[in-house]
Amino acid sequence: MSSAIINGKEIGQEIRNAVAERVIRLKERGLTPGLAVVLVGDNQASATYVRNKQKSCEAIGMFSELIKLPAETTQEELLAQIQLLNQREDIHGILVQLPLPKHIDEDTVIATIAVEKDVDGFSPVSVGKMMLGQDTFLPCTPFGVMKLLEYSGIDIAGKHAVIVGRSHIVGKPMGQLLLQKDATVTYTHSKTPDLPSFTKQADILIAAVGRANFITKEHVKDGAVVIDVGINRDENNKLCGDVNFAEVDGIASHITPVPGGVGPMTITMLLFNTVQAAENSLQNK
Ligand SMILES: Nc1nc(=O)c2c([nH]1)NC[C@@H]1CN(c3ccc(C(=O)N[C@@H](CCC(=O)O)C(=O)O)cc3)C=[N+]21
Repeated sequence: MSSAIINGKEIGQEIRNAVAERVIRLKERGLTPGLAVVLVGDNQASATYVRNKQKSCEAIGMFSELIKLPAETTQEELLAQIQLLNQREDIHGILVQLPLPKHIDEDTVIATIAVEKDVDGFSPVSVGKMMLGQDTFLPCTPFGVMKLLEYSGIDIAGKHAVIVGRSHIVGKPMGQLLLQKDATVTYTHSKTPDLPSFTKQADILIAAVGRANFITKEHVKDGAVVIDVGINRDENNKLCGDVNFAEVDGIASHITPVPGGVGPMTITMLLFNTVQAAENSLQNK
């Protein structure tokens, strides 16, 4: 029997509809939620993502502004730009598209974003609050995965979640959010010996390694829920995940496709965080 497909496009659309309702209510009160996306340089993939983010904002009635800066922009110029956005009343969320050119220090840039506008949830204060279980913006990709599990009716408490990958923006926060829902969490990574011996124990397997088709049938236990966070290109330049879908299909109870799984949820949760930031700005007045 084939695995149940967790449809991120569909679940994402349901959440976007609810966000669109909140946008309408804010507009009735004279406030249009605004997202600023800062793009430095001309990375092709980044340009595509940024276009998708802008289209998604417009589709639900939010304002979005693209701040496109040349690759030679200095760190000081970028920081000055962010400080301007921190001040602006029409901008409620700020996203600085990563990666940044090599001569710019990402940590410094992210730490400059006002925490109340940090809709990516990447700043040290946001990360610290998340670790402490305090109210804050959650990073969009792991937040989106939590919504996929919730909408698919998958219980987390008591389950063994195994994370493959320990990046600051996916692996690490993913484990933390699952832990908060009472999963037993194991982190694995490139230095883990005998990876399948760990992943085979997973009730919930999160693949966030960034290597095309890396997770094969020997990594997956019968009936596991498999979440594929990867977005890669295979040898034919076709979009594919970290999971070899054809092999794992039928072993997993549930699986996310690529495209159409986690990717659309990342943008959905960005919209969700931005409307929340706009609502918060009214509270704080
Ligand atoms: N500060 C920052 N925040 C980010 O959230 C951020 C970033 N930088 N840099 C780049 C990555 C990548 N990312 C994606 C979001 C949606 C899809 C997405 O919607 N993917 C579609 C397919 C898109 C296609 O066809 O190419 C899918 O999986 O179905 C993909 C990738 C956000 N990122």
